[in-house]
This record gives sequence, C-alpha cells and structure tokens, in this order.
Amino acid sequence: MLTIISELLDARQLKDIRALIDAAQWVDGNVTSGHQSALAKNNLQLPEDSPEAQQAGQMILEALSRNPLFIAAALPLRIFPPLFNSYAGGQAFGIHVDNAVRIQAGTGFRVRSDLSMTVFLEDPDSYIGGELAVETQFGAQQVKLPAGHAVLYPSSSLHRVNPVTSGRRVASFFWLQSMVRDDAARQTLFDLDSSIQALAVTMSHDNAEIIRLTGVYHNLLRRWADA
Ligand SMILES: O=C(O)CCC(=O)C(=O)O
Ligand SMILES: [Fe+2]
Repeated sequence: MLTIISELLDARQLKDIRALIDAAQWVDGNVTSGHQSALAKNNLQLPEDSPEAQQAGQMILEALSRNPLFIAAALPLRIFPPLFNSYAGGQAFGIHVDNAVRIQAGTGFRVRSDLSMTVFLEDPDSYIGGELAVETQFGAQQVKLPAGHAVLYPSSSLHRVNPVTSGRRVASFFWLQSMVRDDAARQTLFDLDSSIQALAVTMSHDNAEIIRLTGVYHNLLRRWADA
C-alpha cells in the first residue's frame, strides 16, 4: 500500500531545509546505491556525512515524530537518517528494488528496510517528469506531490523515478524498519486503528465497544511487534 502524508513539512520547515541543502555540496548519487541499482541510477545526492544533510534530516525526523498518520501507518522502530537527492537535465533512476538492509557509514547503525519514503521538496509545477512510479498489485502508481508532502511505500516494491526533462526535482528519501515487518499485518493494524479513531470522534470515549476494539488493536500489536 502507498500512504500519502500530506503537509508533513510546513512552509517554514520547507524553507529552512531548502536553505540548508541548497547551500551544500552535491555529489554523484551512486555513492549510496547497491550494485544493481547503481546501474540504473543517474542523479545527485548529498553525502551521508554532509553536515547540512544531517541537520536537514534531523528536521525531517522531528516532523515525522509529530505526525500521527505517519506513526499509525509506519509503526516505526528505526529510521535511517534521511538522505537528499536531485534530478535535472534528463536524470532518472530506473526500475529497482531497495537494498534489504542499510548500514550507516561510520556508526554501523543498521536498518532493515520495510518501508521506503520520499519527501518531495520542490514545487511540482516547476519541473517536468520526476514521478516516483511504484509497482503495486493493482498496477504502477505514479506519485508526484506538492513540496512538503511525502509518500510511504513497501521497500519490497519495484519502483523508479521518471526522467526529469525540465526544471529540477529535489527530495529527501530514506528507509525505515517497522515494528511490524509484514506489510499485510501492518495494513490490518492501520485499518483497525483508523476505524477506532473515526468511531471515537462520534462516540463517547468510554463506549465499551471502542474500549474492546482498542484492546484488540493492542493485543494484535503485542503479537506482531518487535519493540
Ligand atoms: O527519489 C525518490 O523518490 C526515490 C529514490 C530511490 O528510489 C532510491 O534512492 O532508492
Ligand atoms: Fe529506491
């Protein structure tokens, strides 16, 4: 399933992140690729140890930690520090699957990639192409979102970034390990949680059925979660 997180970043956060990364030193994106994806990839990135990338990444992590939709959909256990990429002049990233395990250079911090995330950081009307195309069981879905919006998708999916033929696409991308490894189980929990939240809006909080359903949610999470 693809989950769109609208307005993950507000205008102020977006401006601060862009000011940081626009002033940083960009390098050939193949520094972070696995062997197969290196063949498909043609873009620029900020190095993992770029201080600007680290500071901007921290701002994204803070926004994620305050976003209830992200928490409910991803059930995050650990998040790889956000990276940044840029595509222009026909650059693209051909069809690939992300590496299963990401290890942070220097610290050895390890993340099993259950979910991949792209945070769009450029006005979509200012560039042509650059859609993130994700293969799902219902066919390919093309994602191109307003600046500050993000998409979450299973890291097991084949995906690509279409060539940017005019303007420049800037984004943050990263992976996360979920408390719930299995996509279908995580989706079931998200559906249950969403329904409980919707019922809680119209019903009293001490409603016995809401209390029981909330118990079901936590008991399933207890069965399925690594914490
Ligand atoms: O820029 C994106 O939207 C995704 C990038 C990507 O697929 C990757 O770096 O593995
Ligand atoms: Fe990817």
